[in-house]
Amino acid sequence: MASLSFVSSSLRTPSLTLRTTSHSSPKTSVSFSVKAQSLSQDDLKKLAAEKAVQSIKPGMVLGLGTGSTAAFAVSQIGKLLSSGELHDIVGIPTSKRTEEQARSLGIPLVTLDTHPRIDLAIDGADEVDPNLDLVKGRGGALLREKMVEAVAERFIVVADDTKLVEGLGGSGLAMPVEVVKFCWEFNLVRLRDLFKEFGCEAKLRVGEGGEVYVTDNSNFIVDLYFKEPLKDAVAAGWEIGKFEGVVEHGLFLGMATSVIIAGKNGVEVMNK
Ligand SMILES: O=C[C@H](O)[C@H](O)[C@H](O)COP(=O)(O)O
Repeated sequence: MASLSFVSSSLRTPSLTLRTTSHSSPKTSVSFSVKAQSLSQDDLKKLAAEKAVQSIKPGMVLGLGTGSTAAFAVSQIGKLLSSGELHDIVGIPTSKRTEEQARSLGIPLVTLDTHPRIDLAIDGADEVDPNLDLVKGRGGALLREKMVEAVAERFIVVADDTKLVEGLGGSGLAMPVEVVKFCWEFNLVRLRDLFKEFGCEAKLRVGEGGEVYVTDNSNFIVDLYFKEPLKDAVAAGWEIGKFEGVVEHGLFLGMATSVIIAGKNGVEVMNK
C-alpha cells in the first residue's frame, strides 16, 4: 500500500472562509430576518430546509436527501405541491425512508436511470467545514446520496449550526464507510490501520436493537472515529476508496454548491 501522509495541507485552495466575507467578492450572506434566539434545533433545521426549498422552480428534477433536516425539505415540497404553489417537479429519493415519505406526500418520483441529470439536490450533512466540504452518512444513506448529489447541477446543504467544524472528522462523531458484507472485518482492520497514527477507532455499525446495521444496498457500515480533524481529507478519501470491498465513504468533497446554516443569529447562506 502506498504510504500516506495526512499532514500535508489540502490539495485544493479554500475558496470560502466561513466567518469572513471577502471585500472583492462576498460569498456569504446572512439573513437576520428571523428571531431565531428561542428556536429549538428542529426549528433551525426546518428554517434551513424551507429556505432551500425556495430555490425550487417548476420543471425541475430534484434530488431528495435523507435525514431529519432533509425530511423538513421533503415535507415542504409536499405542502407546496398540494397547495398548487409548486408543480411539474419530479424527485429522486436518496433512501428507502425518503422514498416512503415522498410517496406519502404525493411527490412524483423518478430514477437516475431515466433522469441522469438533476437540477437541484437538497440534503443535510453531519459536518460542514469552511470549504463547504462535508461528512455525510450517519443516517446510513451515503451511497445513494453521493450518486444523486454527484450529478446535481446545484447541491444545497441544509443544517443547523451544530454541524459546523473547522476540519472534517473534527466533531469526534462517526465518519461512515460502507463496505460489502464479505470479510467486513478485514476491511475494518485495514481502515483502522490506515489512520492508526491519528488514534482512529473503527467500529461496525449496529442498530438500536443491537443488530448489525444493514444499508439500503444490503451492505455494512464501518464508522471511523478520529481524535483530531483530518489534515488532508482529499488524500484520506482517495486512500479509503482504494480498498477493494469499500463501496463508498462519507467524505463529500467539492460537491456542495451552497450551504444554508440556521443558528441562533439567523440563517446564513454560503455559496461556492
Ligand atoms: O445518511 C444520512 C445523511 O447523510 C444525512 O443527511 C446526515 O446524516 C444528516 O442528517 P440529519 O439532518 O438528521 O442530521
